[in-house]
Amino acid sequence: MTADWTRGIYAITDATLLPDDECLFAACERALSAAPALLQYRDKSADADKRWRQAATLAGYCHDAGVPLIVNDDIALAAQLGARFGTTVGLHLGQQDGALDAAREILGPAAIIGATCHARLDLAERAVAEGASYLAFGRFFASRTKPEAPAAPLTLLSDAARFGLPRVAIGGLDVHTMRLAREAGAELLATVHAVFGADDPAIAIKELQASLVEAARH
Ligand SMILES: Cc1ncc(COP(=O)(O)OP(=O)(O)O)c(N)n1
Ligand SMILES: Cc1nc(C(=O)O)sc1CCOP(=O)(O)O
Ligand SMILES: [Mg+2]
Repeated sequence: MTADWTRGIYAITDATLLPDDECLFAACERALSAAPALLQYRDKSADADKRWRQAATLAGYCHDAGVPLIVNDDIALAAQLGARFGTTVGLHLGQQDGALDAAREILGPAAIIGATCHARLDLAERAVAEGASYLAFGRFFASRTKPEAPAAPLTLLSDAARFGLPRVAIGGLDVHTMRLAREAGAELLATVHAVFGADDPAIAIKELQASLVEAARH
């Protein structure tokens, strides 16, 4: 496992940007070489075979790289992979994706389980009570990946400090906006397009990491 998964770049895959195994695996190998804090496998398709094959391969890569792999939406897939890869594999749940406390029961106390809280502190409070490991807020900026996600103000991030869990900012983060989200309090900066829309995800992550170092200087 990575030295500290609770701060840094949180890279999220996208099946449109990475449409087949070859693209997905090559892009994730590059991304992992730049040591993101977390990698999320996000595939909204109903193709269970594909999802298993791709997520299992990425879990192997993540295990070797010491970076947790977070499975989006799918408790059963996370549980199957967790049986093989242990705490390398975690889960991200949105508000429509099943009960967080049930997922915690299934995956155990050491698993990383994240929760989407949109712009709502009440959802964050409930996620904490149900055993979340991190709280995700957003969308903070215009997103190419999910333009319809509800908007959130950056001031929410300082309000969410009270929960004492890592705060994830998501939605339209790039080398410029990420810095603003970091300065507003987010420990984890989640992005699809700024990493997997780039020619080289490793270079993109290094540039994003440099912008966070720059933010820390101010
Ligand atoms: C880190 C992170 N934050 C938020 C989301 C969004 O989750 P959700 O609202 O369930 O939407 P989908 O991603 O499932 O479309 C996320 N995946 N990751
Ligand atoms: C998957 C997702 N969830 C969001 C939320 O606000 O909950 S925004 C988003 C997409 C993030 O992609 P990009 O970095 O390309 O904007
Ligand atoms: Mg979801």
